[in-house]
Amino acid sequence: MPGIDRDVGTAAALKPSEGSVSEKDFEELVLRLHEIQAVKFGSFKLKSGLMSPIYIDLRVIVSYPDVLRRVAEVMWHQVSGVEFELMCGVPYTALPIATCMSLLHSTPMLMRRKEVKDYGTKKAIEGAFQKGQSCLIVEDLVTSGASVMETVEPLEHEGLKVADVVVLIDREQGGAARMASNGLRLHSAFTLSFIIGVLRRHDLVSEQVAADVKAFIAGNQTFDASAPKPAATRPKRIPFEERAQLAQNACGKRLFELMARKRSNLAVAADVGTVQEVLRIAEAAGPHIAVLKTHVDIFDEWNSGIAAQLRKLAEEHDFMIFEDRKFADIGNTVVSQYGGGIYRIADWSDMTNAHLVPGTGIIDGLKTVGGPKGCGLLLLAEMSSKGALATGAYTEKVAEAAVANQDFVMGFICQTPAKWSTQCPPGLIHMTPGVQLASGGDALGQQYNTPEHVIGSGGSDVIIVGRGIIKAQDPGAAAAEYKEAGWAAYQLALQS
Ligand SMILES: O=c1ccn([C@@H]2O[C@H](COP(=O)(O)O)[C@@H](O)[C@H]2O)c(=O)[nH]1
Repeated sequence: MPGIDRDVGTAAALKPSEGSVSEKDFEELVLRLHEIQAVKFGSFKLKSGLMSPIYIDLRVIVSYPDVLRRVAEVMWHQVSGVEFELMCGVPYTALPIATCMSLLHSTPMLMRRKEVKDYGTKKAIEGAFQKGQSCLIVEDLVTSGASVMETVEPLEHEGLKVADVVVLIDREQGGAARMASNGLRLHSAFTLSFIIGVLRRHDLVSEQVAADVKAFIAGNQTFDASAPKPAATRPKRIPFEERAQLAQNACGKRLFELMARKRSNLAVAADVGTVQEVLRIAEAAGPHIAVLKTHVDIFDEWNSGIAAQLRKLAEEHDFMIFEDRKFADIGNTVVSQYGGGIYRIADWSDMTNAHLVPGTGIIDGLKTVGGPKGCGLLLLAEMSSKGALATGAYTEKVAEAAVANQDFVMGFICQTPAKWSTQCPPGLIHMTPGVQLASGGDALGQQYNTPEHVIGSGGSDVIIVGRGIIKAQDPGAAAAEYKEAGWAAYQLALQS
């Protein structure tokens, strides 16, 4: 972007210094905003329930092209020294402003969807972009900064870099401080104080109203800089080697050791129809994975000879086998389902998983079979599919059950353990399905997050990838790519 390096922020917003926009233009725009009733005085109930002596409604500017254009120009002026490649407006009021800036200055724009579609591409961010590109956030009005953060998150989730936010009006109620605490610079064209100052000078507000607005700003701050940031309370991530020492379940310990040794936190979901295919996937992905996950009941045949072939590949390539059986019955029944039948799951898999819907008897039942064989159990704490019911209090109960049964429970199948598992012992492992290199979903409710998101802010340890690998032209190469992405995300999480 052209321009000079400016000292930006709310204070700088009062004194536009150079370029095609003058101080007079700023003042005139304030008067025009007042004229079209985008800025009103009285007694107004805000969304928060608070009564405010000032009301700002910038939605009206779409009806005044001269105002929209001037708004776009003063906001562009505020970021004249900032480097960015793309812009994204916060829905909805800022979208026409961002569009206008984009057109006036030939800068590409992105759009964030407020509601992600259930069909088609299911993208949260629309437009053409590449990971690593820098994106400026465009917003009309900042109070607490919460709406801005809702737009920053999906952009960062897509691998875009966000460092700057431009806003027409900063209400001076803590938005700038909140942005700063999230590493964002806020560039505002106007502060409320500036607007009040201009309107006072032109005798468009009384001294009393000006004083009321000032008192309102001072008394309604949304950001407490002294409050600890949630991230600061999050325990530091512990390396897999150390967690192996803390694991109380032998299988969990082996998996931590394997991941550290192989530098892989990737599990492949070998959801293929034939035994030949599963062996082919195990052979191709084997060098890159920590775990091969199966659904044995979707293979076209099964016997102990096939199980032995799979075990041989597991030894050769140093991976473990996870049968994703999702047991969900009473203790007595799961004993037979796990140890017997045609699949004899406990004979060849290192780990399996279960829902906690029937209560903890399911853990006791499975333990009688898997415990003596050195197997581990993963409890389903959350699911990746849309509308999944395993949330909130249920997830908390699953965490409690895992903590109480660490001799057999090695960890969880989950989505965002950062939200509920930070107090769980570090010897428990978190494995997350619903992972692809780009976020999205399928037609039947599956939802995908990226390895960076799952391991980074999600707080998980292992990515489970199915179609991203098995449907690739070269599953071996795809597994190598996911291995790199998963491990890089883990390394980054250790440093943060
Ligand atoms: O919440 C869950 C639990 C398990 N899965 C299983 O993971 C894989 C995902 O496959 P993709 O092809 O990567 O979608 C599959 O075996 C599921 O049964 C899950 O997706 N979500």
